[in-house]
Amino acid sequence: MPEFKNLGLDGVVEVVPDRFGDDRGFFSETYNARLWKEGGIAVDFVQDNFSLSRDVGTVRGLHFQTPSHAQAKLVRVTRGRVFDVAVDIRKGSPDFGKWVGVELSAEKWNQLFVPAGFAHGFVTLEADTEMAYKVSAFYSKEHDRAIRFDDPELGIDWPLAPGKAVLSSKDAAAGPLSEMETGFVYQADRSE
Ligand SMILES: Cc1cn([C@H]2C[C@H](O)[C@@H](COP(=O)(O)OP(=O)(O)O[C@H]3O[C@H](C)C(=O)[C@H](O)[C@H]3O)O2)c(=O)[nH]c1=O
Repeated sequence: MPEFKNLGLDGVVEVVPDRFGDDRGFFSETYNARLWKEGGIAVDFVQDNFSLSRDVGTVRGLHFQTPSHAQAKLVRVTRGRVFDVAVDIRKGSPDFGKWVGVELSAEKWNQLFVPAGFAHGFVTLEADTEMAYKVSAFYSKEHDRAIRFDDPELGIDWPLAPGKAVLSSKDAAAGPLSEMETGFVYQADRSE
């Protein structure tokens, strides 16, 4: 049975799937709808994504899609290592603007579940890091948003030397959360 660990920010869960090793290597179910639902990850995923980041210090994020196309994400590293971050961006949430970070790596074989209503991003800790992840809504360029990763009001403690982030032009131009209407509103019963 996979291990599910609540990271202390409403619904953000670290998952460690089982690995079955033998002389050839190992086998792992990296997603199983029944088991992951038993672990509290009760969303249906519709799209698989993959990204390769060549340089250490590559930052992708903080991203989210606005509510009509909100995405929950199940992210994992198939090669290399990242510091992965989820930020609560639900207006009215007692944890609004709070973040949690966890190291994901091929070696640890761990995953992070990021619910809808949270922004997501990571910084790579090794060269040629691969990220494979599932999302619960299709990509929509029109609903895709970015919050600057080093937003001083979020105060995310990135393991990254100042000025060393490798960023897309979109992420380099991103503004702070305070200047953004994310559209997400906190619901105490997390019915969404
Ligand atoms: C996300 C996405 C992108 N694209 C296209 C759009 C661009 O032409 C190209 C690169 O997109 P972007 O620079 O947004 O990719 P990332 O910076 O890796 O964005 C992702 O990184 C952070 C960590 C996330 O959590 C999201 O999954 C996602 O926003 O792929 C698609 O065709 N489909 C998609 O689902």
